[in-house]
Amino acid sequence: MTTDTVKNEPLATEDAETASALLDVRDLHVSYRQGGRTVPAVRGVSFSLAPGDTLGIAGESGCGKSTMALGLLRLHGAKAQVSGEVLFRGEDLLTTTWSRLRAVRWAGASVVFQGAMSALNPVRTVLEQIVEPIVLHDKVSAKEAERRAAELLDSVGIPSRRMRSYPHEFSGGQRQRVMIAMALACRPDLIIADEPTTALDVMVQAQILELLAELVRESRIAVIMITHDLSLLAHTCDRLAVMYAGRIVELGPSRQVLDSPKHPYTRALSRAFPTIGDPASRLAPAGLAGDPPRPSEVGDGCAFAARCSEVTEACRTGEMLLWPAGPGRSAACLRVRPDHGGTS
Ligand SMILES: Nc1ncnc2c1ncn2[C@@H]1O[C@H](COP(=O)(O)OP(=O)(O)OP(=O)(O)O)[C@@H](O)[C@H]1O
Repeated sequence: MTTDTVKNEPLATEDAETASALLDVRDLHVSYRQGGRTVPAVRGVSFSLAPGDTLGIAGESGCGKSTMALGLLRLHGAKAQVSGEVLFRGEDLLTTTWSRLRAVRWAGASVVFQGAMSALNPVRTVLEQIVEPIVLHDKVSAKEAERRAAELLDSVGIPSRRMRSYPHEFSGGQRQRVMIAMALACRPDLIIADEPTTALDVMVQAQILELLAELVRESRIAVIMITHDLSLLAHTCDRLAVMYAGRIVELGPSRQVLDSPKHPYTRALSRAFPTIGDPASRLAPAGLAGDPPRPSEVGDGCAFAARCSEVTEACRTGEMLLWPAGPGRSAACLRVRPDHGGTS
């Protein structure tokens, strides 16, 4: 387990922004209990989102992206422990009552999960599944809810004549579109999309992400979009956060993060996924040998040190913070630490 010397605190420059934030996540930790041990999967994540912001979260499998997303809305199972603060419009979702939390889910913040087939109910039509949250949260008549559901399905490219079909009657891409329509049903201020396009072919992935980006641009909904693929996020999100071993190791405007990464992990990850249209490169992460550490193996210093081509002795023990690395940017690498000389 990690020590307290390694921190992932919010940037000083973000403090002013957090006052007007829609979502302000402060020092979020999520641990799983496994066979009598506590294993930290998210280790002190902080960031904030203003209304209409789009933030992409990238990182390899197992770095804690989904755990963090679930933690934000307390959707993780009973085996997980969460601490920190998740201020949604100023209300801490980690300490608020379950009934308040139920009200916030769907209507305030909704989630598009990976794998629509398992998230949708197979024995109910898509219309029924979209109507339900609208009736429940917005207290409108079934007729009005149906009208809105039809409108939503239309906006995601599902014709209204197919509203009474069951999930298995749709393709994978169409089911993800239905999931997006469901997430939009109660007009939330925030959508958390966790790998919304996994298992779809590359062209359909790009279409779905573009659709989501378009819908949120029009409506000023904020989005947290999670995937292991940096290049997909760069097309759809204003800002990128790169996670490694349960922490954010780089944060900044998407284009800048991709064009001039400050953290060696971001550099390796962007080499691993150079283009949307190159499936071969997505299967073989060329710039990234070895595997990330398991949460139980993370110790002092930089968790990426063992795989880093630029590692120094100080990285193995040094205190790791998200240091400012240019306007709106930060990175948790000793090379960007102000007194290091800024070689990155
Ligand atoms: N229910 C659970 N119980 C115990 N450990 C878990 C559980 N869910 C996730 N973990 C562990 O927490 C760590 C983070 O997993 P998580 O699924 O959040 O990563 P991820 O970045 O979303 O990966 P992926 O891209 O594969 O979904 C992993 O080591 C994983 O094995």
